[in-house]
Amino acid sequence: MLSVSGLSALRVDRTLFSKLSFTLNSGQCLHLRGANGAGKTTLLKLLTGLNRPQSGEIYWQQQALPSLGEQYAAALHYLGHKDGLKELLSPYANLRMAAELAGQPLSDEAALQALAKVGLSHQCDLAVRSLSQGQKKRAALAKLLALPRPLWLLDEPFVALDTQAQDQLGGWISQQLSSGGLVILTSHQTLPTAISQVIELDLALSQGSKNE
Ligand SMILES: Nc1ncnc2c1ncn2[C@@H]1O[C@H](COP(=O)(O)OP(=O)(O)OP(=O)(O)O)[C@@H](O)[C@H]1O
Repeated sequence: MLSVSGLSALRVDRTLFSKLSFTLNSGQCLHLRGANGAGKTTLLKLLTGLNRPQSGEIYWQQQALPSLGEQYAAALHYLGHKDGLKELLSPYANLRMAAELAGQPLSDEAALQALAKVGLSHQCDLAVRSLSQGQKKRAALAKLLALPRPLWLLDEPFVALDTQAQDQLGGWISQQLSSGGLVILTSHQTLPTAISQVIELDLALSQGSKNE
């Protein structure tokens, strides 16, 4: 369970959101919505625990984030606008490196299976820099499939994916939820129908007040 209590984020000229509170239980997906600049990425980054909010608290399994440290980092995948891939390494090498850095065991077979699922069997040994945008996104998504973690934080995960891959991602998100995981994502588009248990949070409704 992830819960947020009284969370506020300020920028130089305005309050992005203030006193935001919500709880997300196992098997639920939170869809963050709002216009460009509303604060969706800002909120996702706060939820990674790497940035601190102006005020408010974030709890994972009822413990406040700062006290959890690495334990929380090991429980989540964050997929940002930048895919977090090493451009000179192959999708396969990126996956192995992610597993090693996390200290999470990953067999050759499991790595190749994940790359096959995302449709990169033929590109698994090419340098990421030579892949298309959609293929890079697929390479980043392979990490979610290869290294199971309860919490997925996904910033515009459908961008650059073709319609078939968008549907596949919908299926993987659905599986993550069915297995008791949680997903928080931003998207300007309607989510694939495979994803159920969706709660929508529109940041536009709580943003925009000028700092006096
Ligand atoms: N590091 C930063 N320093 C100053 N302002 C920032 C910083 N990061 C983001 N902002 C500002 O905060 C606001 C919210 O940005 P954010 O990226 O969270 O929006 P978003 O809702 O994800 O937008 P989009 O739909 O365009 O991706 C924007 O006005 C942006 O310029």
